[in-house]
Amino acid sequence: MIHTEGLTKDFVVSRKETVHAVRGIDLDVAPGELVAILGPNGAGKTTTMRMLTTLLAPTSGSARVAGFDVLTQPGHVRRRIGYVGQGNGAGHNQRAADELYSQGVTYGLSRADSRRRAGELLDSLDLAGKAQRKVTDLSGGQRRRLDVAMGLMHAPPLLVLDEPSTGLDPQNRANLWEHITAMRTAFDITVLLTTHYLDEADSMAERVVVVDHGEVIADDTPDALKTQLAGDLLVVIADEPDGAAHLAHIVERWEGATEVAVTGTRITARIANGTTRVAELVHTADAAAVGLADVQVRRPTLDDVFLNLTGRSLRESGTENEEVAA
Ligand SMILES: Nc1ncnc2c1ncn2[C@@H]1O[C@H](COP(=O)(O)OP(=O)(O)OP(=O)(O)O)[C@@H](O)[C@H]1O
Repeated sequence: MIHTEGLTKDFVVSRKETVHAVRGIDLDVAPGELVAILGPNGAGKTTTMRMLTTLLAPTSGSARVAGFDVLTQPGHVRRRIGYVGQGNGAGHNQRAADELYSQGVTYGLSRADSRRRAGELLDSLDLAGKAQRKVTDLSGGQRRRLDVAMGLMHAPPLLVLDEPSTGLDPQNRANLWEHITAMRTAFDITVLLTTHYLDEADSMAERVVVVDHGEVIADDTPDALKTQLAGDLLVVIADEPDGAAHLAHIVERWEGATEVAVTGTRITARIANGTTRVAELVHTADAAAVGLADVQVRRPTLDDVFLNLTGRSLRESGTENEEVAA
């Protein structure tokens, strides 16, 4: 559905300044996939989306979307994508149903088809009761759902969402997600989205593409990323500090154990499949006569993955791409 090779975008800000927003992204998205692009502010997510949706011309590299080249066949690409950008796309004074209807007609649907499709989407997105409401009178969550409906009016095979849930409270975020996943099954669409919410990418996306400074730094399923790059976090509390130090020396020699650290009675270590090592740990402590107060295994988060890859936390990372002299 999406195939990019060396996709690059430079913004020439002035004669002395060029922002290298996207630096050679290779991305493949298969039909039916739900892929999340994750990255800190300024990582190049929106710029990538805008190139894929033909709103921005790449500086170099190529991108094919739904089988068409974004640069030489933009019309074909546009007919096959629904793009929901940041912020609300729907107009303000129109009624929700009219907004959808106009969108359908703009995309070349007959009046009857446009009306039928609008009704179908209002139903699927739980907006049927709001069809005659003005867009300004809808809640934030309802407006976001209407934006998604707008993107789907012309029945595109690919839905591109730029931070669809930003600004929504947790309940509305969960609700939007429910609808996006339901839409995906009902209309058999591929979904590419960006998000700042790590938990969202983790639980909803089948694949996560982590972007930093305009480059893809990881691309896999959330589980695979966590297993390969971070491992589980093992946290052990011994009864006393000497015991903790002794146990830490043993754990350090375990195959695959990394980042072993001791603070007082607390030992932490990073290890793949940590839950399978708990019995071994208890046995080892027992044999070494080290008393244990607590043992926990915490599954890594996508933030651990990002930290592991970049040395900084995605949550705190607000780094913009450096502006580099041309
Ligand atoms: N029109 C533009 N002119 C100059 N620089 C730009 C332009 N658009 C984006 N940039 C810069 O390109 C870089 C990537 O921006 P982009 O909006 O793609 O990041 P992002 O990952 O989507 O960030 P956010 O999560 O904050 O939306 C940033 O440094 C941004 O300041």
